[in-house]
Amino acid sequence: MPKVLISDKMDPKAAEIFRQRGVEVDEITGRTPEELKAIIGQYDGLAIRSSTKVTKEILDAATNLKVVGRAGIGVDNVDIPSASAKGVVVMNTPFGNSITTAEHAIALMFALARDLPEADKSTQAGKWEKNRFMGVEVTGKTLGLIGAGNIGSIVADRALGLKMKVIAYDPFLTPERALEMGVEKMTLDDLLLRADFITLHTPLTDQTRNILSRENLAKTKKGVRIVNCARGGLIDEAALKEGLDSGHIGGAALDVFVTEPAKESPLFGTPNFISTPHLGASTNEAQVNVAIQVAEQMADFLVSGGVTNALNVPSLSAEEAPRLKPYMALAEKLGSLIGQLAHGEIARVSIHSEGAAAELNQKPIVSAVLAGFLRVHSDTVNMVNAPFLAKERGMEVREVRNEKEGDYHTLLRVSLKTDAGERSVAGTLFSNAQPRLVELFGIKVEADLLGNMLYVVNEDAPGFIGRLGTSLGEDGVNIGTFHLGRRDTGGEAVLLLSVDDEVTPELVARVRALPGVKTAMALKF
Ligand SMILES: NC(=O)c1ccc[n+]([C@@H]2O[C@H](COP(=O)([O-])OP(=O)(O)OC[C@H]3O[C@@H](n4cnc5c(N)ncnc54)[C@H](O)[C@@H]3O)[C@@H](O)[C@H]2O)c1
Ligand SMILES: O=C(O)[C@H](O)COP(=O)(O)O
Repeated sequence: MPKVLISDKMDPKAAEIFRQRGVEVDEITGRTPEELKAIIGQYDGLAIRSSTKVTKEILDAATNLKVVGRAGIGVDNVDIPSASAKGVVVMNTPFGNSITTAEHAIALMFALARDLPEADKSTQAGKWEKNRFMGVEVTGKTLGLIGAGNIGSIVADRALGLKMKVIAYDPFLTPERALEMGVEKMTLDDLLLRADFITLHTPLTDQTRNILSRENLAKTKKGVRIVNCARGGLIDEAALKEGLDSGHIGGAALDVFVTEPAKESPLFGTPNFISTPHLGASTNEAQVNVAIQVAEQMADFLVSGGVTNALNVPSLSAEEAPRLKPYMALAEKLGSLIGQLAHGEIARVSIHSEGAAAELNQKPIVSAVLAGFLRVHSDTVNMVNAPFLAKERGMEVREVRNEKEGDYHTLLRVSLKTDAGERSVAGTLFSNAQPRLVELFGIKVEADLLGNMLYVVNEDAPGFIGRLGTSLGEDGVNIGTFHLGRRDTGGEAVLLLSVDDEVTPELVARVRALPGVKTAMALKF
């Protein structure tokens, strides 16, 4: 039974779903990295929010870990490259808390417009300072969105309902989408110049870090009010403080900070500054949504291999998984076969799908070919890290589909281009389930790629098979299956034998020494 650790506070629905789906679950929150390192080795899955930092050290200690599930959106607390390198799937729940976070941004915008926290403090202190608090209307004002994805677009929708004008800076926002959203797309400089309110809704990346830098803050309209419910690090906090002190910035509301938990900050106590402790996603509704979603996704993956909302591996629905499974097995075997037989500098791997195979989601098939191919040289390769490793090694990966059936109703062909030329192997599924090799380097040969095998290329001549059989018999080798193919009469022939025990280098050397043998190799599947 797979075992999952929930290491951050999560709605009880998550644990309930894991148990219903046959996944054992422990909830151990608030642990130090050292404490987490000590226990993580027992778990197949780790369910987190933003508090647990999934670092390389944690991943190194997580010897059984297969999946990290983030109940929420931001995954900047997960070292995704290290997870990918270790073959751990990282998934999030991209929509469950979007409305809630957008509402928090709007709430903070209103809080800034009417100085609500100060007015509340003053009133509860018995001061009744009616003349001190003079706010601004949002109606007719310009809201500048930096980032117009899920949350940004919900904020835009709500702001338009409040009769604001919405302008947006997002390099990935198409003009059609901007039109559909009812926002005006523009450059960052133009947005800074025009916005009365600015709200940030981008992830923290190398491009967005300090997007509101000292220089950019200086370009804003005097009196601008700024909201950040996205990620700390998008705003230069020291420059923001100076802008608030000088009065150039009319107000700022931060839900997120460069360092969290933000127990102290030069911004605390600054007039017109409001803060909340990373509460963007904290509503009952959002927490139930993300807890259910993360548990369903992780259980799907651990129980049936379905992949949803993964950031480092192609998606594969729980319904698709059973149909794709035999193809992935075939793809892995073909990748492994060509990998074991390869020699020379590898330039390109091509994966051709024909007939029924071409109608399927190709990404998992490609990943399986690469995993089979690269596993020849490393035990730690799997479907998750194989595409990254292939890229790292400068391998070109090509994907070709042809929905027309050829000799077989479904076929996968894997071709490998090296400095020695290009060669391919092809396979099909018998009864839509059993992987079978049908072609090896242009020679038709039908074989089950299973266990220990011996590959022999020889001159097609009478008596050879008998000689080989006798020699193997003398060595005490028991043949399981025997598959034969030849290019043309009297030309090159190929033999693939499955044998009961491991094919030793000594045995390979003895086979190579037989008259007529051009090459012999041990293969393993
Ligand atoms: N405060 C919270 O509790 C809370 C809750 C949920 C999400 N978040 C954070 O909010 C952010 C946005 O979430 P989302 O779901 O809308 O993400 P999203 O991926 O749907 O949208 C992000 C948008 O940012 C845009 N973008 C990327 N680089 C950009 C750049 N250099 N300049 C301008 N735009 C850029 C993208 O094109 C995309 O449209 C994330 O960082 C997420 O972690 C915070
Ligand atoms: O990215 C997110 O989903 C938010 O930052 C929410 O974080 P939390 O789950 O820690 O509240």
